[in-house]
Amino acid sequence: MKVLVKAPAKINLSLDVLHKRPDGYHEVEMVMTTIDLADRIELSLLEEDRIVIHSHNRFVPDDQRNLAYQAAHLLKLRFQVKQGVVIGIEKTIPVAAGLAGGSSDAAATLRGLNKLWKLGLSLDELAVLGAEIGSDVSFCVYGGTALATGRGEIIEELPAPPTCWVVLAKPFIGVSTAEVYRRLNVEKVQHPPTKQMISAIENGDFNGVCNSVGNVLEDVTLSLYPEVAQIKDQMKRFGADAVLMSGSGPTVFSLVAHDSRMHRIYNGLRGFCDQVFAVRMLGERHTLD
Ligand SMILES: C[C@@](CO)(OP(=O)(O)O)[C@H](O)COP(=O)(O)OP(=O)(O)OC[C@H]1O[C@@H](n2ccc(N)nc2=O)[C@H](O)[C@@H]1O
Ligand SMILES: Nc1ncnc2c1ncn2[C@@H]1O[C@H](COP(=O)(O)OP(=O)(O)O)[C@@H](O)[C@H]1O
Repeated sequence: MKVLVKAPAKINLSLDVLHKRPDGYHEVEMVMTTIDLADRIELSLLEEDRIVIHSHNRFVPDDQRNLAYQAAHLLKLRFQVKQGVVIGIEKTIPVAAGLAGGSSDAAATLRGLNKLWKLGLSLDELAVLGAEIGSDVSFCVYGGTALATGRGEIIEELPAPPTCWVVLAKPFIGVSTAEVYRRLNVEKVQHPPTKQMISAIENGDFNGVCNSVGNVLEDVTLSLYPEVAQIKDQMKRFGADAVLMSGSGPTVFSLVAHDSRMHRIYNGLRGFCDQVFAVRMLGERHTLD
């Protein structure tokens, strides 16, 4: 038996850090949404009690370091599953890019194995398990649009943002999330207007969304990698309505209302960047079918 699951990337429309916690993590306030750029996860039942990872991407580990492996391992331990699984990962989301590719693969594996191994868990239960794997996994279990607080694992659903294009450009570098958080000076951050972002989304106000984007991790990554600032400048020059780095970077995204400007930005950035995508936001949450 086989189960196919889509694992979409996320962008952070806003990302604020409130303080560093005693456990070493940072208390965050993030507005996140899933986009139509996805890995495909194929889960095949294995009678042997093993977890096998297949991926053709050389940046994706094929052992217990893989977040999808960790998702399967966690379910096996917690629910005494004796069957095994082959996890095929067809990677489209750039790795270490601020788009939560690994977290989304883990979340999709949780949703898919819930079906394959007939565990009968709810999305809420899967999201709680996801938090044990990584801070972004709970959001990825639900998908859609949400305010994420705590270290990222407390999820409040929001409506879909107003329709627009999301043009993403990733420079030829990968960024370590841990290093970016480590270098952040929490005392000096310029907090983005999170409440204003939420109201704009609730009111379907595209200009309001564009005026409320902000990411306190941006300056840290920009100071390490000046090419990220160059991409931001180019996107602005080509007429983006809003431009922001996603997560810890280095991927930069722009929000664009008009098709012609989307084409201009997409074509202008191609050749200059490692990868460029023009996609839509998904808006809706995942369902368990
Ligand atoms: C920055 C964000 C924004 O969505 O995304 P990415 O850039 O990774 O996509 C997330 O906060 C990343 O979440 P995730 O990548 O799941 O983080 P984890 O694996 O839990 O943690 C990696 C490391 O980041 C730091 N970390 C993470 C989350 C948090 N709230 N505070 C932290 O200080 C910790 O040093 C931790 O060891
Ligand atoms: N399934 C996976 N896909 C991508 N990366 C993975 C996966 N499992 C583990 N990793 C590791 O997680 C790290 C962060 O990857 P990723 O989730 O793509 O980035 P980000 O945290 O920036 O969103 C990578 O360096 C990679 O080695």
